[in-house]
Amino acid sequence: MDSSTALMILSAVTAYLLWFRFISRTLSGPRVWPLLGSLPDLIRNANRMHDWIADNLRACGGTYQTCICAIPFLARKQGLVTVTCDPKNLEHILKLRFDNYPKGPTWQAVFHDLLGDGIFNSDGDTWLFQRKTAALEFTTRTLRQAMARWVSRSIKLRFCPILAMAQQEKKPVDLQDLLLRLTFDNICGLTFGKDPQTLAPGLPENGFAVAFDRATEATLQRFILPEIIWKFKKWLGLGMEVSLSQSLEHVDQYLSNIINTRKLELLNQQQGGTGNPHDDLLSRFMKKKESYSDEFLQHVALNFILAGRDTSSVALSWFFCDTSKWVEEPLVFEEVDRLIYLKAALSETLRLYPSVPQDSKHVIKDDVLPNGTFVPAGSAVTYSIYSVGRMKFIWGDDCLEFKPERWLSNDSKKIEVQDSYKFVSFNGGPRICLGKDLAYLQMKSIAAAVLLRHRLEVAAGHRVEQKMSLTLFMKYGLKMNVQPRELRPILEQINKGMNVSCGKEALSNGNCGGIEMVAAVA
Ligand code: HEM
Repeated sequence: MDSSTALMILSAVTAYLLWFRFISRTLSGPRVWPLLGSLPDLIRNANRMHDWIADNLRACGGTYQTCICAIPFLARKQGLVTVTCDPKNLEHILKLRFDNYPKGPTWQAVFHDLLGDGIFNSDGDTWLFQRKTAALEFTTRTLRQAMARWVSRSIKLRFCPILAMAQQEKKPVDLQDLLLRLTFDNICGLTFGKDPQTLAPGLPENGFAVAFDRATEATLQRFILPEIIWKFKKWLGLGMEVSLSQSLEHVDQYLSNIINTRKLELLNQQQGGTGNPHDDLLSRFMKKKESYSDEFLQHVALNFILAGRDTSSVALSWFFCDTSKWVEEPLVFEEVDRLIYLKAALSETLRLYPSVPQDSKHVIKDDVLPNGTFVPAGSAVTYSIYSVGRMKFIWGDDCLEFKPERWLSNDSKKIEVQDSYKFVSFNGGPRICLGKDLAYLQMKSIAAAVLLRHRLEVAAGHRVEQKMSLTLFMKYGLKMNVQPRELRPILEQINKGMNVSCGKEALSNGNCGGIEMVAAVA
């Protein structure tokens, strides 16, 4: 190497180091390294990522900035990530300046093959149109009734018999797996009117469920790689990209058959034919407009399945994992009031273990967040929902304690409405979760059905750890021992305050919570 080349390299390195020194001083978060930014610390803390982010946020007063690659030009634009859990910032991002913070191109590119431009994966007018159409359906009583029917069927015919068997045989069950299957069956029933029966023992694995799982897993793998690499792999047909395209073919075939069947049924109805009209989401969309393409209808179905499949089951897994700690003996349900307590306990679980632990938005135009942080156009804002529930400045000194009471009014008769940006487990603003009420209905029904029949205990030696994914799964499942709970005294108490036939009525009109449903089923 001649001396002028050496001098050039030395000058470039010096300039880089000076720039790096300046840039790392402007960033407020965890340590950043030359070139690699915060990546080394992120990898080192991968096993406890959400707690690591919460620690960083605690140290920085609720908001910090970091960069995922310390390269000039990128570090203050695409490479810059603002991480926050400050409720004022969240309200600003999710509601007040909603249009400035869409999901953005990276997210959409990753999910496009699986979800198309569906509600979960679109912004702007494409999203708004679907949101308005779906929101009308989600407020109907008949959709609640449909959810109540699918849930009660799965509980009665499959879930309870499996737990009863485990109790009898004294064998632990993987509760997380059972719950994931249960809610997958429910959401498919609700979305396209067919139960894939993944919870039914003894049946071969359902092809659609397997293909959907593989497609989701392969899609999530894309997040780990830079966009250019996974796109190149897709083009060459390598690795998980092959699995993705094969799984999508299977999903496409399965849903096409269902859509064709529903179309024939609709035609038959319009021509005055008899037969049970379907009340699933897909049929509801089809009735609104006949000209929707099959591709659009498939994406409608897939988006709802992805949005509603794992979230409730994961929340219930954390709920049951902790019940052994907080449900003191005896579990006294005072009918309707206790449903309020059950809802409070589920909300408390979601505060500490939000099913979607963090989310990300793209910044369209330069902006300043309410806490004074400047966010440049092209950068990303990540909001840590997990940390929101774990900050003293938001929830008080006892923020890490499990206290359902914090959700109750002084007379314990109703749920105290919390400032919505203090609790964002269902998101907030115009994109707030559409399935929130259905999810509570489903979770209360399942929780009550289990708690009234069984005591559950985490199996000895089982490790409960968080899995790093978009959803807060337990890495090794949730192995639990199932023991009996004496049902009669509890039902007597319910009967004292409540007519059981009223429970049945509640079940049939879809207004039931868990206890009414258990009373009706029992
Ligand atoms: C405990 C259960 C649930 C939790 C914690 C939850 C949480 C969330 C969160 C955080 C989002 C925002 C995601 C994002 O924009 O990136 C969301 C959106 C959504 N959720 Fe849920 N969800 C639950 C259950 C359900 C269920 C059962 C359904 C369907 C029946 C559902 C349907 C949706 C839909 C359609 C969206 C997209 C809304 C939009 O973008 O306009 N969710 N949910």
